[in-house]
Amino acid sequence: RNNHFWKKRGVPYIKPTIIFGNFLDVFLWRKSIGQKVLEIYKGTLEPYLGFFILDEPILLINDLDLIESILVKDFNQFRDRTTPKNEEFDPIGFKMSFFEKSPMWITARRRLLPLFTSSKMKSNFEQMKNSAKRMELAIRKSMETRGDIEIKEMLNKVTVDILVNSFYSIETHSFEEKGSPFIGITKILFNWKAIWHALQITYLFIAPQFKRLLRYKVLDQEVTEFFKKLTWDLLINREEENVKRGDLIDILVDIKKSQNVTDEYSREADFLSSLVIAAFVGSYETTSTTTSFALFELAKNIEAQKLIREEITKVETKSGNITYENLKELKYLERCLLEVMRLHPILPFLDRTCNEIYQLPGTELILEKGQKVYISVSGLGHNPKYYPDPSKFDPSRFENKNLKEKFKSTYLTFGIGPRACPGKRFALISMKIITANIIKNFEVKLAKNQSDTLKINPIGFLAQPMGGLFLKFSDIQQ
Ligand code: HEM
Repeated sequence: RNNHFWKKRGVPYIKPTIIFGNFLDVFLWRKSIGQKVLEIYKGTLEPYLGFFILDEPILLINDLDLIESILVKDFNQFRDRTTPKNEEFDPIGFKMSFFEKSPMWITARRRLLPLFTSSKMKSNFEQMKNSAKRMELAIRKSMETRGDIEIKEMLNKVTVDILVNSFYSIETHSFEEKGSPFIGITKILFNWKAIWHALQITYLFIAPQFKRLLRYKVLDQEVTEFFKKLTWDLLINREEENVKRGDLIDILVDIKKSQNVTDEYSREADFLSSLVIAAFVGSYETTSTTTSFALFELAKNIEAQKLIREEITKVETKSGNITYENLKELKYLERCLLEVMRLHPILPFLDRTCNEIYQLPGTELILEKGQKVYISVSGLGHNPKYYPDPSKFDPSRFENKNLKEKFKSTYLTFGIGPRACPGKRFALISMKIITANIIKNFEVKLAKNQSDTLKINPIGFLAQPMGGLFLKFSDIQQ
């Protein structure tokens, strides 16, 4: 066993137990990966700390300068995440930029970037507003028949409508349409009731060495087949239409032409499908869950809702309505969202693998090739040294103009550096539009039986609420 790995190197570490190292609770689904990493972070003041997952030594990086070195300055030595690649069992899922390894990762990422330019955001704006409006109508309808509303389900629908329209130019009406295929797919994508799929997605991170034995896949077969067919159908239609819509399908048409992809079942065609899926998977759960966290926190802060409402009224009185240009004037709303994401980062830990021998700056410690490092996003966000009274919802923390300087690498909800989230702006705009429209129209409170602390699902790697989030809405006009 590797038990003495950290001791031999003079690195402070947590003593592992047999077999599972320090991660027994995660293997047994008693704690999520994020919760466990947070617990380890909270138990130390060291700039870095060793621990073990099974037999594998992992280094938790806590010092802000070291974090910055790994994620930004010395990124070239830490390009990849820790998950394995298992193309044999899932040729498309592992091509998505989140799971892809360098050098292919750069290609997968670059192809998505044109989706997030200002002009693209601007052209999506009105449809995003329309989708938010349809959610408002759905809430009104539900209010007639039901007292409390489960908000995550609604946010899934509005997020799907926004992203499918923005990325693929397909108009979906998930609130009105029964049996929408996209909503059907969301139910399988992160379906933790399918135990094998749940196990694979969690163990992919914590036991990459079992990739062949456990036949790791990121995507269920049904999801892959759905998106493969969708990609090819959209491509053929777009080529026949011969129009440009400035979306992901235009990007695919260009790649298809330049690489002469004619075979729907080729590796090149799989890459095109992986882009379509990456746009969906990257945005769907992250945005919908984070917005549900936002409504949950706002439901406990009636005063914050009032301030958001006042801000909206001010902008609407001045300009008639909310536009792409004046959205940035909703500063208090933005602070609320930043604060929610500090409290509840959807990806509560970051992970990287050292791809060549590396001396941790300012220390004697040499990391070998293949060494895995973790960073606790939620630990940093809850550290009272950086965020006094860290459990308090306090949007004023983000009043400072120079936020980057103030928070440095303590605010990692979207990551930092070349591998940070490319969809940050898209996510912020969607969340602002959805939240603004709800708070403008309704006062939101926690439902009677809704606990005021979030219970996080220990399965998977994203922070997902257990058992739904129930809110009570009342019309602001009445
Ligand atoms: C609230 C919403 C979102 C949050 C909090 C979020 C957060 C993150 C985080 C923490 C990472 C990893 C960063 C790192 O390792 O340094 C990431 C990666 C990624 N996100 Fe997001 N994300 C959100 C929405 C989106 C959206 C809307 C898209 C649009 C497609 C997206 C696409 C991606 C992709 C493709 C990656 C992989 C990037 C790479 O490895 O190069 N995300 N996101």
